[in-house]
Amino acid sequence: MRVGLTGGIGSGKSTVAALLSARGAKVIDTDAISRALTAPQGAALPAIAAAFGADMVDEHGALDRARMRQLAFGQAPEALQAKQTLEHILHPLIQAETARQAAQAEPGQPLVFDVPLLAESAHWRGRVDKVLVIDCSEATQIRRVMARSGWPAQEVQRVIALQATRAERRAIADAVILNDGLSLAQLQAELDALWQQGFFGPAAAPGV
Ligand SMILES: CC(C)(COP(=O)(O)OP(=O)(O)OC[C@H]1O[C@@H](n2cnc3c(N)ncnc32)[C@H](O)[C@@H]1O)[C@@H](O)C(=O)NCCC(=O)NCCS
Ligand SMILES: Nc1ncnc2c1ncn2[C@@H]1O[C@H](COP(=O)(O)OP(=O)(O)OP(=O)(O)O)[C@@H](O)[C@H]1O
Repeated sequence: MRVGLTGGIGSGKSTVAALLSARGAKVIDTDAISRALTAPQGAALPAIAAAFGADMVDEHGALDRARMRQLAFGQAPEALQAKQTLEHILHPLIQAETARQAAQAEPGQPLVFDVPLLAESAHWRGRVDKVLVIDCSEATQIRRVMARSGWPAQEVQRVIALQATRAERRAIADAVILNDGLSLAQLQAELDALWQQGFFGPAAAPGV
């Protein structure tokens, strides 16, 4: 079973992914792959330097993420073009590495693809059997990302505006978890229920 896990920025996808990994799923994290591709000497760096200039590469040979965020998620007229250029470089590389990691799953192991832009991408929707959406209010998204990453509220709001809407995500969902005001134990309980229903594949035998 191939499950796509998605949600807006700060919705709690990575938190859910970690709980599913602990449960035994093979989780493939496209944000982590993207970060590896843009880490020092990452495979995407030559194309990024060619497209955006050497200034976009920091002194360690990695993508200058804060600078790229200001450009691609910013308000300048060239922002949309920059975001598209970056995506055209990264998305094929992310897709190839995702396929490589998926091939390493154990037979019968539930596969979970953590993809922030699943609702935006026909490519990804065509590669999963089911979609689990992690949903929460925009106020919660903003509060979480400010606390986790130290971004100003306006930056989080701009990313939210660039992403699919909550309604668009819910429209492609086979299951939705409303991760608003849930304790981690309650979130875990919601996932346990889905797991037992066989959402991620045949449910575990009793007692396992
Ligand atoms: C712009 C970049 C450098 C900013 O890096 P930074 O470390 O500050 O943020 P991070 O990568 O942790 O992203 C934070 C969140 O932003 C959102 N986000 C990332 N990329 C995009 C995008 N292309 N469109 C809309 N939202 C995005 C996601 O919710 C993500 O979880 C980085 O996000 C990036 O390289 N994005 C392009 C790659 C991409 O599309 N990744 C999505 C996974 S398929
Ligand atoms: N139910 C919850 N209770 C408490 N904290 C939570 C809960 N869900 C998520 N968080 C916290 O909110 C922050 C955002 O969650 P997480 O990183 O999982 O979101 P994400 O959807 O992966 O975000 P992004 O798209 O930015 O990568 C994290 O600091 C996480 O610990």
